[in-house]
Amino acid sequence: MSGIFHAGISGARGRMGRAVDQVLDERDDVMVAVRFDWGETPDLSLCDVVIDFSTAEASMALAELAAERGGPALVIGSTGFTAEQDARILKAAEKVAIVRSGNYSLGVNILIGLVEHAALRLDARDWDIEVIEAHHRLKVDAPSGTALMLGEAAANGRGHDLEEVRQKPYDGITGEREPGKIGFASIRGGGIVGEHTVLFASKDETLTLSHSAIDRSLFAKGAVAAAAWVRTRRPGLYDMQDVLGFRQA
Ligand SMILES: NC(=O)C1=CN([C@@H]2O[C@H](COP(=O)(O)OP(=O)(O)OC[C@H]3O[C@@H](n4cnc5c(N)ncnc54)[C@H](OP(=O)(O)O)[C@@H]3O)[C@@H](O)[C@H]2O)C=CC1
Ligand SMILES: O=C(O)C1=N[C@H](C(=O)O)C[C@H](O)C1
Repeated sequence: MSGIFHAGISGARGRMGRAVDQVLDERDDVMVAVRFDWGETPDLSLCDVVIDFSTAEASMALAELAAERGGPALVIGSTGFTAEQDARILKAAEKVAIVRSGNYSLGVNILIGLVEHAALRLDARDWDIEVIEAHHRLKVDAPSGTALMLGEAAANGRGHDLEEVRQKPYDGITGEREPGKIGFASIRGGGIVGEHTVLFASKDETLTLSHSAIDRSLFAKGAVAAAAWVRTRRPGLYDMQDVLGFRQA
């Protein structure tokens, strides 16, 4: 396979689509073959890989279309998926290679490992876990995809799936906090690019692990690296831990 590849951009006119376009423009090993948004029908035969930051529903539809025609490979960055949409993407990945991550930054993908490690070490009977995230006022889903990945990492560290231990949002007369639950809090305002903190709190001390995104080109660079990686992979559902080589086969 030649070193040069052809990429499509889904959600091309959006904040992330434009950031991806700019990053691709700076590389000489990739050409943008198609750009598309809501209501447009792309010619996927022109692409080796499509980088998609759109909506959960659009990403799921794109994954099913790519699976039906046996390609192109996909890099999905959209967030806010339902459990049913998750399952349909997993099914599509039986036919096509897909990288999906709620966050394409290196820092967050390192943070995931740190959170899992801390959760494993800190006894759930003594240590409460809360995930706090802040984003710009235009974000439409909460908790963020990253917060959910961090919550999943914390749950995994304690030997659970997140859904077994996810705390319902606190509101009204909540009663005392239940040990072992993992809570989420979301803040929305102005132009905040993306802030994530995982708070471990015991009676005697707190431990906070945090990440701040300074510019969204960060996510675009990670997604383009994922595109270069996934275009030659077998069908399957991968994430940024695979792209970065953090998970051994
Ligand atoms: N994984 C990560 O690292 C990151 C993930 N994200 C996620 O990426 C997604 C997009 O974020 P952002 O760019 O800020 O959002 P924007 O709203 O700025 O952009 C979304 C774009 O998707 C387009 N779109 C909607 N439906 C379709 C469709 N069916 N096919 C193709 N395009 C479609 C919209 O077009 P139109 O305006 O015409 O409707 C719009 O151009 C969100 O889910 C966000 O949470 C964001 C940053 C980093
Ligand atoms: O919508 C955003 O902007 C972001 N979304 C992702 C998420 O939901 O975690 C990643 C990043 O924090 C920016």
